[in-house]
Amino acid sequence: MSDLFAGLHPDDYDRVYRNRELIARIGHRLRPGTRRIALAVVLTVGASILTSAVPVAIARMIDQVRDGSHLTWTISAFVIVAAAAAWAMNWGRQRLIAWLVGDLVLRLQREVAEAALARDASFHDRHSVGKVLSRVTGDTESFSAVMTLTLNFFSQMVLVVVLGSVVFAVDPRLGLILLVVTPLLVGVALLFRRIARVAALRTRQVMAQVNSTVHESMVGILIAKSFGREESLYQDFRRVNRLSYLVYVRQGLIYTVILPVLTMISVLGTAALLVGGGSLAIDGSLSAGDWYFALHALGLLWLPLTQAASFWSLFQQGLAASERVFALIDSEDSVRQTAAEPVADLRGEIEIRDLRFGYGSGAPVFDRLNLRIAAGETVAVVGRTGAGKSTLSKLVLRGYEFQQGALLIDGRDIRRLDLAEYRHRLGVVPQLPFIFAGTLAENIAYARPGADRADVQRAVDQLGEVWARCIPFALDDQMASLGRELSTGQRQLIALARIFLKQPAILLLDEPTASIDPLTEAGIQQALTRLMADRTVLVIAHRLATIRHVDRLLVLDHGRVVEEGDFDTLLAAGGHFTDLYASYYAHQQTGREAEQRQWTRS
Ligand SMILES: Nc1ncnc2c1ncn2[C@@H]1O[C@H](COP(=O)(O)OP(=O)(O)OP(=O)(O)O)[C@@H](O)[C@H]1O
Repeated sequence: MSDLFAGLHPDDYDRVYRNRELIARIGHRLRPGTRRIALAVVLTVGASILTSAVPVAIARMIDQVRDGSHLTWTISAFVIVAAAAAWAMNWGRQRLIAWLVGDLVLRLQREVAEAALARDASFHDRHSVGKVLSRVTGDTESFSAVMTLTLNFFSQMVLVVVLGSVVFAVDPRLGLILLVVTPLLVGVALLFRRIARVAALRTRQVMAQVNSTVHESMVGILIAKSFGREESLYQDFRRVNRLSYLVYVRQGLIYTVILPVLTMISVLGTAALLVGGGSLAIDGSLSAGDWYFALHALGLLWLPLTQAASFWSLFQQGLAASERVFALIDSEDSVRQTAAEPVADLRGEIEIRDLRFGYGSGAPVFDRLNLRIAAGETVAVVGRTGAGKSTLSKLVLRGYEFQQGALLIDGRDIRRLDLAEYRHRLGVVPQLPFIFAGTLAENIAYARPGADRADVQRAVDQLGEVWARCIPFALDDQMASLGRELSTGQRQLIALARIFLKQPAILLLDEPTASIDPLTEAGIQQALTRLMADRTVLVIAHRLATIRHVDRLLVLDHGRVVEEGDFDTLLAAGGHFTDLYASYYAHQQTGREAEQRQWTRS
């Protein structure tokens, strides 16, 4: 891999948290909203009392009417006012919960995004882009949904407790009937919850299959077309699509059964109350109003009680989402700076002494690597694939921590430098430079915050005639995200313009392996020669033109410098470089010569 920032492997976060720890951390983040929480609790209790008071008042009215007394307007007015006040309190509570959860999620998303941006390259090796994205958005969103559900659940439980107590206070016998119905309702809801969870899991698995089939088909569509394999892609898709249809239908059927069955149980509960309460009313030990009240209370308790069944597993899911978010926030960089010494100016000398480095627990890429690049020197690193060229660049960029030895910049331990200031003095041109959605000028100015239009224009001017010839865009033209409409050569030119603007002390350059047309290559080479003039340059060289013009070549093999010197001396030495030249660079000469002739003719 020659891309300086490549190497993203899926892996899981390694921290496991106890529920208590997670709840404490969530609680800590809710602390700024303590007053809102207190207000929400007051509103919840108030709304529950008023909600319970309404059927009690109606029960009293029924009894009064039955006793032959006149309609009590005071009670009617109370019922209306209490119902309106309960509604207003519930509305206020929901608003407060929305505020609380919104603030919490905003804070978590900020923390998790900052953590992901701050982590070094080894972190991004272990955690794929998709995974980080799902931590920042998906997990925080599902956490927010569960938080809302949890807070609403607690409010409903307050209602259950208040209303249940009122039922017991009105008549303990009614309370006992409710106590018998409740476990039945919760038990059946729990059973359905289990069945529904299995169905939902199967649906998610099949949907993942559909997504990966579509993703794979689209990514490989050109290859499939070139081999005439579209039919097999259609077949694959039809198969998983049919499977997804079946699991969706099954899930739908299960869901359609749940509600009627739960309603059925509540109807049974109502029937028990009708019969039990009715006989008590007939023998005169229960008033008609209280009988009505018990029936109404069951109606109010039905929904919270069925929801109680699913609460715990949903709450666990929310905790699991928060665990993944906290694991990212808490993850540690492997790069450890021991100080933050200022890096005002850099001469650009790089020295590596007895350095040992390996990715993760794998075999070391470098074992006792020694090399020195003088300030202002241009050094090309060459070697077969996997020799360690990109890794060397990544270490100078301080993307990874090395295990032994020393890396000195201007004679200073790289671990003691202020990393942000140090990197500010580096310029990186990867093989396929990154282009952001924005104007061309914004893309160039990205290299130096605060650069104005004149600075950008000056940087572009320094690239000379090759810019005008190869970049068919004005500085104000919009670039598509990832530079989709740009060729590799054009992206490299934009990256070089960034370097002209930034004027770094050390330039890390990874040349593209894909060939660029000879005229562009010549133009880029001229620009590079100007760029290389007054700074240290470490170039992973794939072009013959580059290795011919640099001050020194470092030949890497299996993580060791096996030869070094200038092009002619190394070529004549008949060693590793001569073999490399014959197998890799020599064909560029013949190929290029033929292309040059063609270009000259046209
Ligand atoms: N992110 C990574 N995680 C684990 N191993 C890696 C990673 N990047 C590179 N390696 C391994 O380190 C070794 C050196 O890789 P490196 O990319 O430095 O080679 P290179 O000389 O730049 O090769 P190429 O010319 O093919 O780009 C290889 O064995 C490679 O498999």
